[in-house]
Amino acid sequence: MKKIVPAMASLRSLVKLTNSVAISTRTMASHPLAGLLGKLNHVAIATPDLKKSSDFYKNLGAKVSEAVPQKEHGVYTVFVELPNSKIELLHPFGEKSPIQAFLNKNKDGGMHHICIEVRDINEAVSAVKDKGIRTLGEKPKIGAHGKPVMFLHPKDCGGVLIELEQE
Ligand SMILES: C[C@@H](C(=O)O)C(=O)SCCNC(=O)CCNC(=O)[C@H](O)C(C)(C)COP(=O)(O)OP(=O)(O)OC[C@H]1O[C@@H](n2cnc3c(N)ncnc32)[C@H](O)[C@@H]1OP(=O)(O)O
Repeated sequence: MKKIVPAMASLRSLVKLTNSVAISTRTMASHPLAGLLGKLNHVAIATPDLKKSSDFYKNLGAKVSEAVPQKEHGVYTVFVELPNSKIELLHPFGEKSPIQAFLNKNKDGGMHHICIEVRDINEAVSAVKDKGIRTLGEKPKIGAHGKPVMFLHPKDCGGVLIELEQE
């Protein structure tokens, strides 16, 4: 009898664990964007001083790229490499940069967008549109990594500007 009681207790724990795994699997599978979103490619930070921000990460020992003008996007980009992802530093390029209004509101800069990989940009764009999420622009552009990208309106994404990038 002494041996049966702990065995029943662990059986009950196993049943609870199995049920909770089943519930979380069900929740994920029924999520509207399940299967669409891949890895986090980068987190982008807008900065009023690209050199100061680059030096900040260099000083912490990170590998930091040179600044590259992205004329199509109206920004300079610098990539900071992390073991599992990247930080993209953004600074306005040209008169009509899409990040200028953001920097006017956030004088010290701040987190601007997150970039998530998708298998196929056109399929992803049509899937998000079907869910009523507005895209910023009609067609994907070529992004900082030479791959097609599309931005999604922050007002439809819980207040976060999301960039989708094809893997
Ligand atoms: C090189 C490439 C790459 O990585 O491959 C890039 O990164 S290019 C990175 C730069 N390119 C982009 O960001 C392209 C997509 N962005 C855009 O089209 C624009 O920046 C918008 C996101 C539509 C914002 O446009 P704009 O600044 O003219 O409008 P706005 O100031 O009136 O903003 C409208 C509302 O959105 C909010 N809002 C603006 N920017 C936001 C952001 N980054 N995150 C969250 N919310 C944001 C504002 O606070 C405002 O809310 P309230 O009305 O409540 O105040």
